[in-house]
Amino acid sequence: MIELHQVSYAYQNQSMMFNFSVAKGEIVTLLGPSGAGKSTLLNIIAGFIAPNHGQIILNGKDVTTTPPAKRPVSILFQDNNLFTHLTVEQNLALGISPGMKLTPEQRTNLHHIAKRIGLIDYLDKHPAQLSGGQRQRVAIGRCLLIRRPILLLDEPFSSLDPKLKNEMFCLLKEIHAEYQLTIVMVTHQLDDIDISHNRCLVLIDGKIAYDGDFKKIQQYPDVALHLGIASYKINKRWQNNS
Ligand SMILES: Nc1ncnc2c1ncn2[C@@H]1O[C@H](COP(=O)(O)OP(=O)(O)OP(=O)(O)O)[C@@H](O)[C@H]1O
Repeated sequence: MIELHQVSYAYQNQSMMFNFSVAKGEIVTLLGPSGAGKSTLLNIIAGFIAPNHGQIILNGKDVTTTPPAKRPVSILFQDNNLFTHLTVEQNLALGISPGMKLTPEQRTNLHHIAKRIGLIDYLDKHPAQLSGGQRQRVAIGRCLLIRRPILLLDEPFSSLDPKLKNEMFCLLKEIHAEYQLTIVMVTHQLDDIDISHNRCLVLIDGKIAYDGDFKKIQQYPDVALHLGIASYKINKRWQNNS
């Protein structure tokens, strides 16, 4: 579970305030115009940015001053997730041990996850030998090996083609169900919002302007306008699942 109580942070040109919670096992989509503060918010939750005020509670524990490595959080970015000079196996191993020295049990676990993400036959390859989707799979695999219950995704699939993206979403859904992860995902692409988990937070100018069902955003014209979806049509996929 994620709780932010009156958490504030200010850059020179932008002040931000966050006050919300995400239940254990929930998936929340974070939307908002460029510069609204989405990445800053993820970095505050992960511990890479220390807030000026407020309290951050993760899984019932106050982590406001806890360093990133000790928080129950892993974070996946759009790119730059992998070390290019290391093999897939070594990149995965980093999720378990910074020195990549694994016990037999850890190695078994790594192989289990490699199978789970469909890359067991690619362990000796380097990132340059993989497709974009395969690289993101390795990055997801590493997050799973870190075994932290909160997963933050900062536009993780925006550089992938529609087919790969769909594949990654399926994998993410399976992993979410299997590991009961709490997930916060930043996206600019509205089709990324999954209907079965359609709570979204909309950030505008560093504040949460909307917290609720994506399908109802259009009842809030100011918010819809900021997202550029004032005349957006809820598509079939969503209607079928409503
Ligand atoms: N290191 C920094 N120093 C100063 N200002 C910053 C810094 N990082 C971000 N900002 C400013 O803070 C605001 C929020 O930035 P942030 O990257 O969190 O927005 P975002 O919603 O993730 O944007 P995008 O969708 O473009 O990635 C912006 O106005 C940005 O210019």
